[in-house]
Amino acid sequence: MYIVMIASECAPVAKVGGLGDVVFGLTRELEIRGHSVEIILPKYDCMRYDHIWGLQKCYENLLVPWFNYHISCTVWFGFVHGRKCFFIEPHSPENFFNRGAYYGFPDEHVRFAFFSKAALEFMLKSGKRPDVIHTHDWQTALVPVMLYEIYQHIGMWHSRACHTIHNFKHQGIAGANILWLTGLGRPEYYFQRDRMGDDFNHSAINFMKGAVVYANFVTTVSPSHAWEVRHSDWGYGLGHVLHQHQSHFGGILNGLDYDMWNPESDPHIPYHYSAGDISNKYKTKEALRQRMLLRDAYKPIVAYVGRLDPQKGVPLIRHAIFHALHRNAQFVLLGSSPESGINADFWAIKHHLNDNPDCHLEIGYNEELAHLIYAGADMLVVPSLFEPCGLTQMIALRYGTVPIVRAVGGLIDTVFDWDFSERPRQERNGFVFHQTDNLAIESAMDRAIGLWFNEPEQFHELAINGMRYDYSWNQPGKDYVNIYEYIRDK
Ligand SMILES: Nc1ncnc2c1ncn2[C@@H]1O[C@H](COP(=O)(O)OP(=O)(O)O[C@H]2O[C@H](CO)[C@@H](O)[C@H](O)[C@H]2O)[C@@H](O)[C@H]1O
Repeated sequence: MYIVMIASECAPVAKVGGLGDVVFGLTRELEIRGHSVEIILPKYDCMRYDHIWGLQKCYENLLVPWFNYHISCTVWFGFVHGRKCFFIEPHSPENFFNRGAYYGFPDEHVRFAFFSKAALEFMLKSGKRPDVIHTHDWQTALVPVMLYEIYQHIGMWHSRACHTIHNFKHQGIAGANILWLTGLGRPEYYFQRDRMGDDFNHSAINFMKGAVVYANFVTTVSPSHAWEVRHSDWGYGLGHVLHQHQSHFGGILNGLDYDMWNPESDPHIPYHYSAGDISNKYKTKEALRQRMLLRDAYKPIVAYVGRLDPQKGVPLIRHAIFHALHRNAQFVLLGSSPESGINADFWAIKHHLNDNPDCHLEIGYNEELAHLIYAGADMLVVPSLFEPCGLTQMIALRYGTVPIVRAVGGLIDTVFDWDFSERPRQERNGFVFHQTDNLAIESAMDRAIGLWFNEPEQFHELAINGMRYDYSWNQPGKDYVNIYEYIRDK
């Protein structure tokens, strides 16, 4: 099968969070299964160009219709760790992707509506006719809409659309100007509630709703979250339309790229280990201590890695730092937030704990350091308010680091409590808490830290149980291929 992924991120070349990991990992798995896959991305100025091989122009002067004129684009091609990637570079005064950051601009909807349109135009003009176009999140949610309303009629009649929602909170709510810019036009048609009309703001269109209505299949990234978004507030208002389209909606648990995240060969960690012999993990812990300027002491290291977004349970992350120190553990954090208030808060905590030899907060984004933390820490906290899938707990499991998670979304599907799970003991792999208050995370942390100090052999067994799980792309890869085959044959 021939598949084209269109996305705003792809690890490691353009990664902000888990979306980038999924686009890369799924593509790689599909290729291993013998499918032909290409990825289309914006050509951001701030990408990690050191991860692209053989970057060269492959299409010049691609004229993308935009309002009543055209924007000329250059399309580049290069390999990202073996994946075939096309990068779209528009030449216009707005400088859509030359702004030093991936996201966070006032014209975000215009930027990504343009990218979606340009990706379709590129496929049309370069003769690409994929069996399936797979798009991700609100940034590329207009692709299925434009495929069926415009491009199907001018040559792309056989391509089918699959759309994956990684985060329902950001849906792409915009005004009628987007319709005029993209050539969709006809606001009275698109504003209808059974098309893209937003259910709460009647003078807006909703990109993500458009994808739910137009795509041939829609997925989110875990079975539990697929249930939550239809039956609770976590659908952020899309529950109704998901109910209407539930025959082509489902949850597929993300996989993890087991080559990129592999304690047996990870180039970013100094010592390698496996479930069969985990002893080098403790040397890695020493290396992490040196890197983070922590003292050498008989204590567990509790870690947090991730975006400091309200979704992630920021007050609980903050509380976990102080509670770990209170319980005689060490704490390391790697994260950053696009919200300056949250960043400032963590900078203040960092200064406050500056002289504490048991704590280090690294505020920023650092792919290489993330690997060292996952490998060197003993436990990882993931106290999310909502979590469509969550990759950090799966990475932790892979590295023998015990996750302490809140019972929500994909975290429920991947972490099984050491004390309370109904699974057999050898399948229990972490600690789970339910509520969002401090006492809830405290009790789970106390159980984890207590086990580390009092029953080290059991803690070791728990870590090994986690390493034995298979959260690779193997099963999800099969699931996506089944979906592609199902929609292709329709
Ligand atoms: N400061 C930093 N430095 C280095 N690395 C950092 C970092 N901050 C985050 N990362 C990395 O980014 C990834 C984050 O994964 P998450 O599952 O938490 O995704 P996120 O919430 O971004 O995405 C959404 O999409 C993903 C994919 O579908 C879902 O799993 C998730 O639930 C949903 O919210 C991990 O690989 C992590 O190591």
